[in-house]
Amino acid sequence: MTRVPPLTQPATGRRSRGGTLTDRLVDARVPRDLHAFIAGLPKAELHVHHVGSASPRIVSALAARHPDSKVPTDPEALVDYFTFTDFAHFIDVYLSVVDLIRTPEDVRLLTYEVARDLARQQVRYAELTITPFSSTRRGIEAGAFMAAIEDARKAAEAEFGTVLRWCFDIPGEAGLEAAEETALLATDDRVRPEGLVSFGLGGPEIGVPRPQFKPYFDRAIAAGLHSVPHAGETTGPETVWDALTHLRAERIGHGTSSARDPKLLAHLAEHRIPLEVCPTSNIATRAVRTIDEHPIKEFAKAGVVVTINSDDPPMFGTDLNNEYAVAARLLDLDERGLADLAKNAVDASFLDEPGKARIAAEIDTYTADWLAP
Ligand SMILES: Nc1ncnc2c1ncn2[C@@H]1O[C@H](CCC(=O)c2cccc(C(=O)O)c2)[C@@H](O)[C@H]1O
Ligand SMILES: [Zn+2]
Repeated sequence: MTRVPPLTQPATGRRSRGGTLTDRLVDARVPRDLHAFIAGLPKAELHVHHVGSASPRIVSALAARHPDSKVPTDPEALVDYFTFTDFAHFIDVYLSVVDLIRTPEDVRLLTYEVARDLARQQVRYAELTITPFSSTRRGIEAGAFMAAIEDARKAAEAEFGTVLRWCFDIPGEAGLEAAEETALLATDDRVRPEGLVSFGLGGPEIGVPRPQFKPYFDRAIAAGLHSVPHAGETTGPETVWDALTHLRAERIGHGTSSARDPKLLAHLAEHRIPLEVCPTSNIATRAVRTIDEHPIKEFAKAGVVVTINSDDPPMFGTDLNNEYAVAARLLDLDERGLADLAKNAVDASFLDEPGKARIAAEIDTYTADWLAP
């Protein structure tokens, strides 16, 4: 088994041309003590991609295993490699990292190491979005794939105390063949993994209408899975409406363009449909021009339930803690406001009620201790 050394540097602040990647994405005008509060705050992460969570040390380990890949092995070179001109470029680079995952052992290593990185940030619970189609079409046998993620999930919970659950997503651009395969893997009792809780849809939205995926979401929902498609990340609010109407979305991945439709905001608020907001991702993929123009404030003002997430953290030079710091600045939050934001994610998660209550109580105790004179 390839060993991956424990992380010695934070995921942020790596040097590149024109400053660090983080400098370019986020101006960190958040007081140090708030950063320290966030670092220790127990959290839930609801929108983070499996392959997109591969840190430079994990990518380097995988690239060293597969030297024919075009992905750089040097973590420094990865900073430039992970600088995107637009969403299509991001997906190209993303798929080159997908190409590094070739064996069940690669899958296990990635999953286990991602859990280690989450635990380091005091993430108690994470729903990891996995695209099984990308692995099965590259020749990994479905049963071996499921065994690898489940083995890593159990080891991570035992060793790091972080509970993992899965969201299987359709890579929409790969078409209905991908939808069929993903629905099958998510609903067939012979392969469906124990940790699976939800069904999603990712990839580019332009030219990939949501309604065509309705039959696959219907099957997944009938099998007891929750519906959590990406929508309104790279297209307008009509895609969010489509996700609500046709895919019966219970949460929306990103939903960034919802801010352009007051009726949609009112609907999301009234029905308490949370948005999985990933601020730095939206800048890195150029869905939003600058962090100060991010619509998170409009969401909060309209009463929409907002959760904070990291999407593909190393690819965007961020991590969940940094996303909370960005949110603190954009929403002008203090410790209590940040604790409420963390509790939004716990509430909006698909964890069972006792599990939710446990993390919420931990957040309250941590916050009370921090603020005690
Ligand atoms: N911000 C994001 N917004 C949306 N999605 C995101 C984001 N971040 C990561 N993803 C992931 O990208 C995948 C895309 C994979 C894809 O398009 C594709 C197309 C054709 C063939 C294949 C293949 O594997 O052969 C794959 C999605 O399924 C999703 O899990
Ligand atoms: Zn995403």
